[in-house]
Amino acid sequence: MGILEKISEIEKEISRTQKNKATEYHLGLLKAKLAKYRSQLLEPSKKGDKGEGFDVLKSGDARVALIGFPSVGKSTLLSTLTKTESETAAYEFTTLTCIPGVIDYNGANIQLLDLPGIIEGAAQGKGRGRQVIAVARTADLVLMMLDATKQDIQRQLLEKELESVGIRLNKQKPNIYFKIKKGGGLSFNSTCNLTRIDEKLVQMILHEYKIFNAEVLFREDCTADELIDVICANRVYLPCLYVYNKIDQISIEEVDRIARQPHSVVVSCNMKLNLDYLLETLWEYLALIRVYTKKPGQPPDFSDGLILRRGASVEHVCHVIHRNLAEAFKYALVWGTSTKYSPQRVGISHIMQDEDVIQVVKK
Ligand SMILES: Nc1nc2c(ncn2[C@@H]2O[C@H](COP(=O)(O)OP(=O)(O)OP(=O)(O)O)[C@@H](O)[C@H]2O)c(=O)[nH]1
Ligand SMILES: [K+]
Ligand SMILES: [Mg+2]
Repeated sequence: MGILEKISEIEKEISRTQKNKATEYHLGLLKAKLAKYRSQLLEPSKKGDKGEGFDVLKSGDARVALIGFPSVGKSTLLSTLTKTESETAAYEFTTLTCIPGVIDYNGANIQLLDLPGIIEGAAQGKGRGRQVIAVARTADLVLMMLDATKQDIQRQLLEKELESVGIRLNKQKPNIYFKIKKGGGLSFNSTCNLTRIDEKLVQMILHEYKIFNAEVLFREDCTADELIDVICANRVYLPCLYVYNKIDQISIEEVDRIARQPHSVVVSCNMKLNLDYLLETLWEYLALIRVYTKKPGQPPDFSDGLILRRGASVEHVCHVIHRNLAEAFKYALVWGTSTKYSPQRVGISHIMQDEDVIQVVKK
């Protein structure tokens, strides 16, 4: 039996197994097996798998991948938001490679990648699915573009494809400490009440991966699936924005309903509707901030902000300004929302916020 057949056998068995206390261990094992075969499938095997036209260099402050079924309007969006033209047409699979464009927003260069449409079975190599998914894994954000005139099922299908290759959307990494040891058996602990897994199931799952010596510490009430994610270690956790395009074709009530869904933005690329809001939300989801620098006795330089990630400290700012600045750092003066007073004298670990102004004082 080939791997694909094994996977489909297990999927069938999982779907026909009732979920209850008695089948819990059996299901846990099946899921571990499934994850194992899927990762075998993903191993870079055959040559040419990477695919010509997909190895686009990462550039700019962040990378956004456009994922969606054929003809939902991905290329129309790229051509509208960036200076790059990507061919658009009414027929499916117009785009066959990865087309990069640059969105200039708040002084940041955001790399937007237009990609071929993906279809059900993409994860197993249908169409250019594998190459598209490989690019998605390298992104800071997935823009999942959907056709607002079509059913919700399209979104579930795409999510399933990404899920099956270890991409987790809008999810935090499970808070489980896991370390493989040379000996000593399994050391199992938890800092909270576990309602969805127990020591026996943890042990069974680990055995499936031929792991007999390990330290496992649950810091939250995780599921078997989440434990498997931690064991597999090749999962990527990405924010995802669902962009519903072609709202010019649906009723206002329907637009309203979709717009209220979590992580969703409604647009019309052809009619240029709501694209400003899309960019605002994109910025929010990328968690980028701007920090302006200021020299003593001079006004801040608002023309050229530094682009950083949310949570960046004064130390990060120093590294962006100059390679040796952190070493020479004495203190900094900061104006903005991150401080109580403006200016306020802060140390190197102070956390910056969007649109703060900073003046670094050297030793
Ligand atoms: N009604 C309507 N049609 C749109 C809108 N945006 C794009 N389209 C149309 O949708 C069709 C497909 O657009 P593309 O941009 O080529 O779609 P794609 O997702 O890049 O398609 P592939 O590259 O084939 O996967 C074209 O005929 C577009 O004119 C929109 O906002 N409203
Ligand atoms: K198309
Ligand atoms: Mg296209």
